[in-house]
Amino acid sequence: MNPPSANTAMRDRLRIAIQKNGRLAEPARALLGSCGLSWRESPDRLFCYGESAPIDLLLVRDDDIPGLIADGLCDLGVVGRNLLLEQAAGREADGKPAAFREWRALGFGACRLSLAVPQAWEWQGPEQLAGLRIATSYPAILGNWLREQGIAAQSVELSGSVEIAPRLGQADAICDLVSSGATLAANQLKAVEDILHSEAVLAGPTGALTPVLAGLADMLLRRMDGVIRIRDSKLLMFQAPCEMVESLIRLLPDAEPPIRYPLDGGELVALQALCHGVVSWQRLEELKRAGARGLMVLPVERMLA
Ligand SMILES: Nc1ncnc2c1ncn2[C@@H]1O[C@H](COP(=O)(O)OP(=O)(O)OP(=O)(O)O)[C@@H](O)[C@H]1O
Ligand SMILES: O=P(O)(O)OC[C@H]1O[C@H](OP(=O)(O)OP(=O)(O)O)[C@H](O)[C@@H]1O
Ligand SMILES: [Mg+2]
Repeated sequence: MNPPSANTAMRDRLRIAIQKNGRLAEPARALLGSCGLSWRESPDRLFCYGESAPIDLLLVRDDDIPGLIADGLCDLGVVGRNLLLEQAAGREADGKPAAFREWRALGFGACRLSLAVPQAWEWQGPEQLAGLRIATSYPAILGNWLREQGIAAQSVELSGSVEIAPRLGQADAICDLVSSGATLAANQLKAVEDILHSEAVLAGPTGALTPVLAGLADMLLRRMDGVIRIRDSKLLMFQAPCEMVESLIRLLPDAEPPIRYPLDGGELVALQALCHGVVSWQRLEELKRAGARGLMVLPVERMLA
């Protein structure tokens, strides 16, 4: 593993870069906040000083986050996988060494990087793109994909409003982020190939952090794993006659093995199960029909395995 960069080696406080504004700004802060971090800050500042732990925030444009990690000016960052892979592919094409990588998928900011063509086209496959112009903000990922498909097409790099390019006659097709599909539909385009499934990720260096920073990063990752693991989880508590317990547990395939407490001289059991799926009214009614009583669904705030 590469040694820590000179910039990193000078610091004893972990530094995390997140978007100042934009789609990932709020969820990134909320996630770090639920890991017990707090900062002395005002939302419009560029630097937030960690109060509850020596972990500071840099508030920046997302495009700058991978480079800040590469230069050791920050240690971790929250950024879309799309952007991280684009910049990694760009560095590779320029012959630069890999300097950052995905450390964790964070489960928000989901979108796809898709190839889209005018709705009127009859799509027959990627070979149809040969010799055409494709507008994109992701030229490196698109270039790699075209090479894999063995297709020679020209990419037209745009930094935004990519969907309008075919209407302007600037390109024949586009390669851009799609979530609901509303922007494509509004521009009479349709997605025909998904090149990448993206979500927000925690990015970090490919090389080592110093022992002090690595200790802080480990603590943060442990907490983050706990938060992510239980984000949609609920604690389900109920009672049941002993002979019905096994069939009830079969109705909870998304639950951790339940904790059981004997009640009433052993005829009844109290169960406590951490469910990772949605615990709907319908599921509760099904459990009740199968013999469960006193069903309770509780929120789970924290978990440390
Ligand atoms: N429509 C979408 N739905 C869900 N996630 C999206 C969507 N568009 C983008 N994203 C994700 O959110 C990330 C940030 O998007 P945003 O539009 O805030 O970026 P930006 O305009 O480049 O921001 P900045 O001002 O920081 O440069 C994208 O890189 C992508 O991972
Ligand atoms: O499928 P949809 O839900 O319509 O989302 C897709 C749009 O969202 C993003 O743009 P954004 O709204 O961030 O504007 P931008 O062009 O400034 O990036 C992306 O670049 C698409 O244009
Ligand atoms: Mg940006």
